[in-house]
Amino acid sequence: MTDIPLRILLVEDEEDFRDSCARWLQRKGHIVTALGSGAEAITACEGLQFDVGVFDLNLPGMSGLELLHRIQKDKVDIEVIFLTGQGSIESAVSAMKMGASDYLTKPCSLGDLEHHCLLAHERGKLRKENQQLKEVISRTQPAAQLVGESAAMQAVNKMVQKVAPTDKPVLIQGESGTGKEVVARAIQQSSMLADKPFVTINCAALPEQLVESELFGHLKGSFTSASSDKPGLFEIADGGTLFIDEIGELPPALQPKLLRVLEDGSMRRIGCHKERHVRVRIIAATNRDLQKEVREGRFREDLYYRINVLSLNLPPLRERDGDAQRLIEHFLPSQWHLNPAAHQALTEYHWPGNVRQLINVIQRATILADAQEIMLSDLPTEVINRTDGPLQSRPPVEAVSYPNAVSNSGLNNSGYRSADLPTAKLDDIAKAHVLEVLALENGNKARAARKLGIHRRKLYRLLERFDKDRQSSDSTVES
Ligand SMILES: Nc1ncnc2c1ncn2[C@@H]1O[C@H](COP(=O)(O)OP(=O)(O)OP(=O)(O)O)[C@@H](O)[C@H]1O
Repeated sequence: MTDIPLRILLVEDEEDFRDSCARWLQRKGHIVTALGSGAEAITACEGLQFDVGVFDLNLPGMSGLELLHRIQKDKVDIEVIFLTGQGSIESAVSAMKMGASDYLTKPCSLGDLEHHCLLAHERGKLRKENQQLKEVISRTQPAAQLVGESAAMQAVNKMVQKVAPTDKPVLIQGESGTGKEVVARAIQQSSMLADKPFVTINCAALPEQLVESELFGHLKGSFTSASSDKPGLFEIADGGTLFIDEIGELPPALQPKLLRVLEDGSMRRIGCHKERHVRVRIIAATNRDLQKEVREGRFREDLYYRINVLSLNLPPLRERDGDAQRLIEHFLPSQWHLNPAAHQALTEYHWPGNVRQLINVIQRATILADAQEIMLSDLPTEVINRTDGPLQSRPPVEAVSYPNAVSNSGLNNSGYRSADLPTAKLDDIAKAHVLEVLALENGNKARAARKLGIHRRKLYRLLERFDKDRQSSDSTVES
């Protein structure tokens, strides 16, 4: 007796064979509906649910293939096995191409028949799990929505549509926070690989020694902490797209390895001699001047030409006429208002940290503001100062202190009202400080990290976390 009783639909016009198959499968514990024609099978599928269908290929009237076609059209969820005579292997192969799970040549042993039913059921379960996982992944990966209708963004959108259909590498260049990852997702979502994996790695956010193992994987024991075999992101992205963020930070020792994958798809896991082959579309991004990196010997010239087959320059937000306004409308929660002075400050500001900074300024303001109305005083000092006078008059970053430095305006140097401090979470204050320093350094992460007294990689990780927190809070609000 089987532990897993299957619901089997057996369609066979040879009565003796049908009866002996049905009796055998029932004796094995399965629930069998045995019928003699396709028409009866279609009626049965309307009222009952089956796990596996066993169809004779040569049924009178409606053939087995026609039956498969009908149930596929009616979206019946069933795994189908065909029974075929010796001479009709070709039809069985066409049935497999149409989506049948398996075929058996008659005469077959009854043991084989049950074994194939169980296998088909397992395959069906895996297929469903695969579909569910894809669904989960596509729901957790935000759809790439590029807000902005400026001429600059229209040109970017046009370029996205042009480069998307090819399988060539794309290099996206632009300042930090301009939306390079969103553009990479937009390219992938408009490409033929839209339903294939989209895997990302930020070379700057990982310690150097980890970048290699993340990208190429490793074998157990190949270094101290390699406690098990691990596939790299190239293998995980196989058949899909790999987005390599901050490619300018790729350690020199890894650059030839990336070049090899780009040239012929070959790679090796750390500690493994076996060569593997992958087919992955690369989209890379950088906020560095890669040509300068090449000139100064930090980035291989041959790799630069390989990844720069198609390139796309993302303009800074200050060069996108009217987009700051659109982004503010997009990211300001519904029911919230901006008072005119705050609105003016936000639309006049030059956004050195680009869209990321704009989003964070709005988020920070909604934490600080009362009654769903953002006032000028809810904005960071640099945004306020932009409306008052030259940027150079902003206070030096070192003057930012927490928690009680209160100025005449009732704001401390960080722009928080002292009365708000008990309600502002420590994380939010830290986030506001990090973003403020980054903005004051015009988005230059190396300088901002130095000012903050943290390693540059730590800053990258913090910025990624801020983005993730925001995306998860956005999806919570939407759901
Ligand atoms: N045009 C846009 N429309 C909507 N959201 C955007 C747009 N551009 C950027 N964003 C959002 O701004 C944030 C920063 O974008 P993203 O991470 O793509 O920038 P980046 O250029 O890759 O930054 P970095 O160089 O620091 O990695 C993300 O939360 C992203 O969703």
